[in-house]
Amino acid sequence: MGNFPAPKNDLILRAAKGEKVERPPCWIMRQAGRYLPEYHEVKNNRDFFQTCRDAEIASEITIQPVRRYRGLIDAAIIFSDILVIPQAMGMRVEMLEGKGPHFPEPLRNPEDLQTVLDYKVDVLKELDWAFKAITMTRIKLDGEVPLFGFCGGPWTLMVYMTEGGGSRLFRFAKQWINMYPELSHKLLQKITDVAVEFLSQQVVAGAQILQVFESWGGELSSVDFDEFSLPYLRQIAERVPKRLQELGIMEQIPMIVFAKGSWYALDKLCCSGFDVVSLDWSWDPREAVKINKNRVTLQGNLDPGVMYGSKEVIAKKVKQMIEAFGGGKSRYIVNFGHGTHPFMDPDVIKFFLEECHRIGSK
Ligand SMILES: Cc1c2[nH]c(c1CCC(=O)O)Cc1[nH]c(c(CCC(=O)O)c1C)Cc1[nH]c(c(CCC(=O)O)c1C)Cc1[nH]c(c(CCC(=O)O)c1C)C2
Repeated sequence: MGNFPAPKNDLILRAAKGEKVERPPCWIMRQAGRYLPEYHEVKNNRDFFQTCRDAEIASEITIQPVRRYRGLIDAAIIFSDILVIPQAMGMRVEMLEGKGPHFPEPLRNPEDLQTVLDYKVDVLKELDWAFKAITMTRIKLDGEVPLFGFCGGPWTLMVYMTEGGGSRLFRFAKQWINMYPELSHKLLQKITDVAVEFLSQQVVAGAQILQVFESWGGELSSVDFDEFSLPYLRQIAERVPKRLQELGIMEQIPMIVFAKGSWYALDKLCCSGFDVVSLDWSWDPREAVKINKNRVTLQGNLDPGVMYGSKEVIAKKVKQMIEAFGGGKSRYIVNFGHGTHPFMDPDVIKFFLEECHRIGSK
């Protein structure tokens, strides 16, 4: 890792490693983006992926929430998307305004898949813009808060690559794992190999903590999660630290896994090699704490929809959440159970963060 400014706030790194902290660190999934007026101003009708690929703009958007919520937010997450891995694997991905991601040529049969399997991925070259954006952001942050790198979970990326976009029925992804399980494993393995290299190189570029978003985990049955998601998540947790050592990085980089909806897998995720397990809002934190048995740090899990409520209700639910996670001084990171919505009021989010600080510091 280059010569970056010394960290002024390492709360989240300490909490992720299981150290006792003064108060729980706070950040929010999708904290940069569409609910912020300053995001729209900077993005200004530019194509989404063009925005990600411009280091100057991506770093500006990454820092926007840190600036707006100065002293209230304890991490930045690089402005990018999970779908940059399929792009690096040679697939075309567009972001349709107001609609979301679209793959003009999704993987629908074994011949389509073979093209992707045969494609030689040069992570450093294909994602060179992402590393530049991370380095620039890390310098601009000047040590104020740690910077997250991230990627999508292999199963979640396979869903987008086979469905061609967001989905409700997951018809094609389910067809792949049930009609061609062996070929599905080949694809998942290839995605995993790219993900390991991508995450490791993000750390070389300046990322200080990593999160893997297995956002469609809950679409799999428990049996299929064990076969098509968990082994690849485990590989990522196991292989990234080894790859980092090869790359000359000896310090421990905390890793978080967020498998949305995969409630049945919590016990297994707590011993999958990740330092932190992020919970969606369906969890009663007390149950999760019991299952965890202090093996990992837990992150989460307020229903983002609470942001549409009154201040009284938000304050009450923040208090309930932090108490249920054991008070927040150990093995806990505040977050939502999923990302912000474009309709949210930034001032209400500020109030949420202030309450987290007030209750968490007690
Ligand atoms: C971590 C991250 C993501 N996207 C973005 C970020 C960086 C910004 C941040 O978190 O602050 C920006 C990010 N990515 C996108 C946007 C909106 C773009 C715009 O219209 O301006 C932003 C700000 C576009 C996008 N990208 C994606 C969607 C979802 C579509 C669907 O439901 O299938 C959408 C709408 C895929 C995606 N992308 C991501 C996930 C995992 C997290 C989650 O479950 O929400 C997923 C599933 C991850």
